[in-house]
Amino acid sequence: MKIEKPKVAIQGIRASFHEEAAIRYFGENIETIECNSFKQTFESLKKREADYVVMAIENSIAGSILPNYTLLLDYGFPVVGEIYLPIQLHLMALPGVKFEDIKYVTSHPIALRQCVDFFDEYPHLKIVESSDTAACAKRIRDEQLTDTVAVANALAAQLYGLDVLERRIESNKRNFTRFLIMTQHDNVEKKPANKASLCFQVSNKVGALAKVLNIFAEEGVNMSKIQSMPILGKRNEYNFYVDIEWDEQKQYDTSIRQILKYTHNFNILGEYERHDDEPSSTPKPHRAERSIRKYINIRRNA
Ligand SMILES: O=C(O)C(=O)Cc1ccccc1
Repeated sequence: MKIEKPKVAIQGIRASFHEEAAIRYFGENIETIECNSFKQTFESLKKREADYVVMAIENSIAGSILPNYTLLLDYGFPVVGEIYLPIQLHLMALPGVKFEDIKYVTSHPIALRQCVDFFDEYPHLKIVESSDTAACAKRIRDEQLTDTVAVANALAAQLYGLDVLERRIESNKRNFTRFLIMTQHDNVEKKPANKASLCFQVSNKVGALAKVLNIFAEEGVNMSKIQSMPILGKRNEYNFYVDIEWDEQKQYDTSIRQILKYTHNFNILGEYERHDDEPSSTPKPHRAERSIRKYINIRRNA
């Protein structure tokens, strides 16, 4: 079932990186449902207020966002897609504010961590962490703060009417965040998949995990990620979250049949098409970029 204008739940507000990811995945014709927490995004999917959830799962600097793995397992909504977003960060302030006027820098902790080299040069600036980059930009606009800058994306500067004082202040120009897209079971479109996210346990015995990984290797299935999470209250027991990719469906089917024999609590969190775009730091005059601009205009005029 193709939804004309999907309702997409994100943690954070419009123009956050989560919304940027949603626009890049779905295009500009979406309705964003702003939520205060990742759990709330899943709740909104459960209540069918949202058609999809877009949720960050890992970041090239901060690593895996572990609590989000637990949400995937607890709610059991299928992962139907992924998107890698290059995180390009700008320093923004109210129009007229000069760099010399600034005392405070506000942003999401991940965004701030990505700009350490820039801020090392200005030790007098006080760093204030917040729940989302766009909310920082909005607060500067709403409260007319003249001593504060936000670190956020170009979308936030445009939507909240801030001027960019310094572009691309991220330390690593090739940093990216990977987002997953979840939906309700009955919304799943049957598209050919070449990637899957799995979760399973193995017994605490010599070679138990190696056996599973060897099956993937023997079938020519590539493991692109492995993450372990302790199981609450059970010493030395872990859930393994594994992402795998394949060329031929048969390779996947055979390896799943095999590994079922060597795992327990086996779950397929989702089967989907892998996002192949090389995460690039060079801003191309990109179709998504144009759609973001168009989208801002639509929203402003709405
Ligand atoms: O704060 C935001 O805009 C978010 O969506 C969270 C986030 C922050 C930095 C990198 C990726 C996601």
